[in-house]
Amino acid sequence: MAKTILEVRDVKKTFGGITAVNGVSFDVREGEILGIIGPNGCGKSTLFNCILGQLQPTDGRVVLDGEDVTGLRPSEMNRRGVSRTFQLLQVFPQLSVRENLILAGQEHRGTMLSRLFGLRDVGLAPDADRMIAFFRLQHLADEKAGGLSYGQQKLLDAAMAFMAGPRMVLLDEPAGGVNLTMLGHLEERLRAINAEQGATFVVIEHNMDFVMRLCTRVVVLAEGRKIAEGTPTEVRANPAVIEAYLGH
Ligand SMILES: Nc1ncnc2c1ncn2[C@@H]1O[C@H](COP(=O)(O)OP(=O)(O)OP(=O)(O)O)[C@@H](O)[C@H]1O
Repeated sequence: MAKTILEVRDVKKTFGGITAVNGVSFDVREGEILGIIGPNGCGKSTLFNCILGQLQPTDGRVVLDGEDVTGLRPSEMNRRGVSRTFQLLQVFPQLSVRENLILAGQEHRGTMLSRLFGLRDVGLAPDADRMIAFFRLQHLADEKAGGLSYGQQKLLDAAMAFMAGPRMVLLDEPAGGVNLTMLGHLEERLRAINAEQGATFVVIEHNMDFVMRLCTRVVVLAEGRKIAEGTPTEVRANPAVIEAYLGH
């Protein structure tokens, strides 16, 4: 069995009286594409935020390569090779596709210089061009991101998360609002980056077909708890999963 990269142990997050994540545990293994699904409001985004340091878990631990990284800041997680996308696009509409990628590369390096002095190439243009070629965005490289279709912006957003050559990327609803053609393209590119570079993904997604096709393993949450875990086929047939979805 592949090596475990990330261990999420009994993670809990409360907001006042609301328990958004209630003691969730799972492992992420090297090279896998793990899906996290569940009905609206079941705690998926909160869980990502607790893993990547946007939020401090109320309880529990996050362990990366055997090291306790619970509550480390996002920039520290980036430095350790863990990156993410957000549900809402993070692209800068006034910057070109290439400039957005360069800026993302600077952010991943955690250079305060980029924040103080704005966009500098700092040798990242070749990396940006490699990413542009990989995601087949060459014809759009010098276009302002704001002029791209929503699907193209989602693709750029995903490409930005890969600028640091991370070992693990957490994708928050990559397929949301993307049309079928772009979705096929995104899926094919994610598969390729997983196969060619051994990148590990954790994907939160509402589009069940997309998850079932792309993911090798799926964790199902409902009301802040893990209710199932297994291959797409196992999860689809699990009565607790069917109940959680039909009950909403
Ligand atoms: N900052 C916050 N303050 C208070 N409650 C919050 C906060 N963030 C999330 N919640 C609550 O925690 C629960 C889980 O929310 P979360 O966004 O993690 O779910 P989700 O599964 O990602 O939802 P969706 O599928 O709609 O994106 C919800 O009841 C939500 O209202």
